[in-house]
Amino acid sequence: MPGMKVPGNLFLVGLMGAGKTTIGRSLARLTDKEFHDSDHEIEARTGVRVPVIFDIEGETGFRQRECEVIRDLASRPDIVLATGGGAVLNPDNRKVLAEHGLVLYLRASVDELYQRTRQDRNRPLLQIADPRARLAELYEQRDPLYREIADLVIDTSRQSVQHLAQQIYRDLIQRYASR
Ligand SMILES: Nc1ncnc2c1ncn2[C@@H]1O[C@H](COP(=O)(O)OP(=O)(O)O)[C@@H](O)[C@H]1O
Ligand SMILES: O=C(O)C1=C[C@@H](OP(=O)(O)O)[C@@H](O)[C@H](O)C1
Ligand SMILES: [Mg+2]
Repeated sequence: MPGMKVPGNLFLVGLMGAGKTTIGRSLARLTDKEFHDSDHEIEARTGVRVPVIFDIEGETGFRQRECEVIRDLASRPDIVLATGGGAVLNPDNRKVLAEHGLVLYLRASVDELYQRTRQDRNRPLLQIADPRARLAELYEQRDPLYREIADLVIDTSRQSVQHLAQQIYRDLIQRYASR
């Protein structure tokens, strides 16, 4: 459908390793929207990486910064926002996201999330003896919260980032073309 534009904001939620950051960037290109990532914005504002914030201010300090950043970014008109996996823990964040755009939940199995995050040292919550068990706990706790605000649930299992971004783009175009 040439000339079609997906209106409004697209918010990506899901666990660490779901693909929010990478798929978000591709989706922004496809939809011709500005891309933002709440973790990148927190890093830009503080001048340090996420693990340093966890070290100095704890998870509580990080969550406060995350809440401010999400409120600021979600109020923009035409963006793709990749949120951090824990953003949905805060009810205010859930409300802001649900009210200011279309929420896409990228879902994957605990095993896939583990495989996709195991080499990365930038996720402080997984720098522990048994990250897979932690991911399983977080899945139990958060899957209902992602679903609570999701307009679309996208299964990312066994599909490439490029394929997923294009599939989501086509679904969104369909969704708006048929209204
Ligand atoms: N569908 C996928 N298939 C294979 N690898 C993926 C997929 N989605 C993401 N990845 C990889 O997993 C890692 C984590 O992705 P990322 O976008 O940072 O996730 P998130 O922002 O949700 O934590 C990256 O190396 C990314 O390339
Ligand atoms: O799930 C979480 O609580 C977190 C997810 C991370 O983002 P990604 O989901 O992009 O990895 C980052 O915000 C921080 O390490 C905490
Ligand atoms: Mg990310």
